[in-house]
Amino acid sequence: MLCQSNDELQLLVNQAREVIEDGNVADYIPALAKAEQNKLSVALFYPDGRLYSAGDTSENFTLQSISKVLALALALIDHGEEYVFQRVGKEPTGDPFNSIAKLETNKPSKPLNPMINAGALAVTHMIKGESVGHRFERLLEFIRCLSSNETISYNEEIAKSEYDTADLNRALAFFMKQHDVITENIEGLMDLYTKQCAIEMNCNDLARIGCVLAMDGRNPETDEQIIPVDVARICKTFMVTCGMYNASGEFAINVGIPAKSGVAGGIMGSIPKKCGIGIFGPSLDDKGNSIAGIRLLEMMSRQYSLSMF
Ligand SMILES: NC(=O)CC[C@H](N)C(=O)O
Repeated sequence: MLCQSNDELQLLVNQAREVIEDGNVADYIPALAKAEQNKLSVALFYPDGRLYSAGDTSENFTLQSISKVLALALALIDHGEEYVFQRVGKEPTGDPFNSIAKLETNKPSKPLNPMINAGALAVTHMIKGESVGHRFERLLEFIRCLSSNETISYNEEIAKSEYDTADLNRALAFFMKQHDVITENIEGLMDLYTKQCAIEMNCNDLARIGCVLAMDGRNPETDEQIIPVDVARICKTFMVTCGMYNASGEFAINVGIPAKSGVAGGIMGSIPKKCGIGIFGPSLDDKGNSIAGIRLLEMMSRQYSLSMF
């Protein structure tokens, strides 16, 4: 049986807190280094509208790489599968999320999947709109709709901090421009991408988005089909194969659910037909995943038999 109370989750949060000290907050984006390492929160949202949560649930955090799944959904809605996958691949890399190595060795040059930075930049490039500002507004509106929260916005300080320091991402983008994967002005793309990564919410909002994906793209409360079924399926499949960076295989064995993490410490889980999960814990392991968040999901997976495998 799935979790039925906040108290059950609180017990798991207390246990998972024990590993927080074994990780560190991300500091390659300077503004992320200010995060409080000890924070930990979890929320579960069911299609019938029940929400269970525990820990620091009102704490906001930036989506970072979790936004890659949502940008992919929008790009697929904008262009369809064929167009998108001519420009970005479908295979896991086994490399760190910001690696440049396979961009050069893969022929013809295209990023291996949309969950690594190179692939995410190529996907963000595909979001339609008349200007960078309009494209960002469209993405923000999409995410507000998915989370049923009109107040969702982005953290300007974190966006700027990443924009000012994102030279590795710039390098990936310029490499792809040389190979015609990206055709726009790179500074505009960096502006859009860093704002996308800085979209901010709490674990309750994230659990709601996870639930929409779990329900094949349908908002269970309004019955609105926000994401086409096939697009939701593609997103969840990437979450399984590439969602936890180069720890995705281990995570599939130990937890066994579609999930996507970000370096601010968020993890979005999506248990097909059952519920969405939102987690925030900024202390990260050496692969860039929330260390206590992963521990929490391992415990939840055992206790509630969540693995789909
Ligand atoms: N792994 C992540 O969350 C990376 C996202 C971050 N904004 C970056 O591009 O480096």
